[in-house]
Amino acid sequence: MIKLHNIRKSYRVGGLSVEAVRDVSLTVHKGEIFGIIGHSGAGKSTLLRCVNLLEKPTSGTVTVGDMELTGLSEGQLQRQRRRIGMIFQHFNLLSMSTVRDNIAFPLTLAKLSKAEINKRVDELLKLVQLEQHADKYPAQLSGGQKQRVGIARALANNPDVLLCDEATSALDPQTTNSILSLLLDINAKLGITILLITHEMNVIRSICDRVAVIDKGEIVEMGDVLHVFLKPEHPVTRDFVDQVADSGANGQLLRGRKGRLLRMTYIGDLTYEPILYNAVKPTGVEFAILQGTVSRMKETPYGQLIVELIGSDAEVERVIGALRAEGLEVEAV
Ligand SMILES: Nc1ncnc2c1ncn2[C@@H]1O[C@H](COP(=O)(O)OP(=O)(O)OP(=O)(O)O)[C@@H](O)[C@H]1O
Repeated sequence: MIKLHNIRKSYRVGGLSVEAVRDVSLTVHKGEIFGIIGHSGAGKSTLLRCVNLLEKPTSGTVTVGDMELTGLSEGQLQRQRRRIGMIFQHFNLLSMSTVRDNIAFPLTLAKLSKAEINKRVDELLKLVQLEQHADKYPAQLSGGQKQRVGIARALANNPDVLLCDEATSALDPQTTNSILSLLLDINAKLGITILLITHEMNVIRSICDRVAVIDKGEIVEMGDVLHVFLKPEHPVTRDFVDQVADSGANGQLLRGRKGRLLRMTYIGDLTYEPILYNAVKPTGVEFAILQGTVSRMKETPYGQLIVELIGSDAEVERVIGALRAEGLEVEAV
């Protein structure tokens, strides 16, 4: 649905060239929720804005659906942009217009009749659960409600793609979760492809299917969310994993332990089974859990524990064999 090929974007600042995006290629499949995560200044916004050509790439091509946007005239591009909705961190609503009029705005631009506009706006208000707030002005809404207006407006023209620019960064954790649920719901109901940028691992973990990690304008790691975050390779990816894995004290904690240190990874329903207990029970091995996460990535439960096994080599090997036989990944730390 979205294909970025060798995208570069540089800016000239005071006679110097700043390379915000360096040779990025990626493909987002139809119906997928794809996240791009990176620290501040990594080039996320610039890359996202290249997708609908709010920023013109210095070189490279952007294709959405079967249309290469980088090859279009300004008039053709205007029409194609209707297939791409966008939401923003600070909502970008028209402060002097009501919720209804904000949502109607892109429909008015598309020159729909008044009756068509009213019907569509009613549908959208229902979709984002703002029927009770249609006649309010943005200043009378909470942050979460403002973002719901942003989402309804972005979906007004039935786009194929929704671009989300740090859509939850200005919201508290509870409101963030309600907006993420709404995005999941929209993705499931409408089959819309979602490309989002964020600096929050929680956003990626909650709703994305695949993720790309961006650092200094380059993609440094990309793949299924489960795979990338359970086996992070790049230091920046590890930083983001640590945001939710609480492994800050890791190094200190693991130093000087006498037993064998192992990282065990569970994926799927195994996560909730007493596998570790069953594996050690027939042996004399004792264990201590030194660090652990048990959570979900989108719909999939997973767990990753660092454990110390204390016992004879033969018994410890027997436990490791039993864990692997149950389908766990076990590796030395
Ligand atoms: N219009 C511009 N003119 C000059 N430099 C820019 C412009 N926009 C972005 N940059 C530079 O490009 C780099 C990437 O910026 P960008 O805003 O894309 O990063 P980001 O990952 O979205 O960061 P943040 O999360 O802080 O918004 C930065 O070094 C930034 O200073």
